[in-house]
Amino acid sequence: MCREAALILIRHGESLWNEKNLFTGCVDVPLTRKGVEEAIEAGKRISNIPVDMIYTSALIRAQMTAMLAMTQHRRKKVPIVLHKESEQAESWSQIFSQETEKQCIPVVTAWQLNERMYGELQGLNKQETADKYGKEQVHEWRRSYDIPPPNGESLEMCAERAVAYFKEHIEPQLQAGKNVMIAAHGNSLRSIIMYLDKLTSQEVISLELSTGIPMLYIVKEEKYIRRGSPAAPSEPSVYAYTKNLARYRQKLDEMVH
Ligand SMILES: O=C(O)[C@@H](CO)OP(=O)(O)O
Repeated sequence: MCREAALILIRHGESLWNEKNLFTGCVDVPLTRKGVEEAIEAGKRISNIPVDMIYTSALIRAQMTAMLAMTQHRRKKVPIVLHKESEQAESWSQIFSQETEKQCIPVVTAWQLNERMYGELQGLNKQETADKYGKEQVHEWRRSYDIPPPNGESLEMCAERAVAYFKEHIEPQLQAGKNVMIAAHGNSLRSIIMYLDKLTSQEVISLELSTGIPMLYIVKEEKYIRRGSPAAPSEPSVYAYTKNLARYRQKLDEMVH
C-alpha cells in the first residue's frame, strides 16, 4: 500500500514582541489578541485536514497557536501535551482508558523547534538596530544563511538542530502514515521548508513566512508535495484535497449528520 500523510506547518500568530518590532528569538513571549485571532483563523483553514500528532517548540507562542488552532478542528479530538521531562512527570500524566486515549492527539514539545537564538539582538528594536548598525548589516544578520547575529545562531545553525529533529522524530511518523502538524517559528520553519522544498542557501534568503498561515504538504513515497504556498496564503491549492483527504472530509461530514 502506498502510504500518504498530511503535514501542516504553522508559524505562530503575532506575539507581543512582533507587535513591538523587537528581536525575539528564544525569549518566551505570548501571543497578542491579534495573534490569538490569527491562530483561530489558521485553525479554521485546516479544520478538515486530519491531525494525528502535533509538534510544537518549547515556546508558549507556538504552543498557544497549536492549541487555539485545534479548537476549530471538526474532529474534536483533544490535544494533550506529553510530559517526558522526568519519569515522574511521565508517570503522573498517564491515561488509563484506551477509549479516551483514542480521542486524544499527542502534543510533543521540543526546544529544537524553537526560534533561532538571536544572541545579543534579543529584546532590541529592529528599526533602532538598523538605524544604529545600518540596514545592510541588520539584513545580513536577519536573512543571510551562514552569518550569525552577535553570539546568536545563523539560519544554518538553527537548521542543524531543527532539521535534525525533523528527520529523527517527525519524518518516521510521516512515513508511517501519521498526519502531523508542526507549530513553530519564522526561522525554524524556514530551515525545515528549505529541507522539504530542497531550497539552496541562496533561495531560502528570500523565503518569508507570515504569522498564523498554515502550509500544507502531502507526503508520499518519501516526497514532500507542497499544496499551499507560504507566499500566497489565499491560494486555493491550500484547500486542494487528495483522495485520502477528500475521504477524511467526507467522514467528518457524515459524523455531523
Ligand atoms: O525576532 C525574531 O525572533 C524573528 C521572528 O519574528 O525575527 P526575524 O524576522 O528577524 O527573523
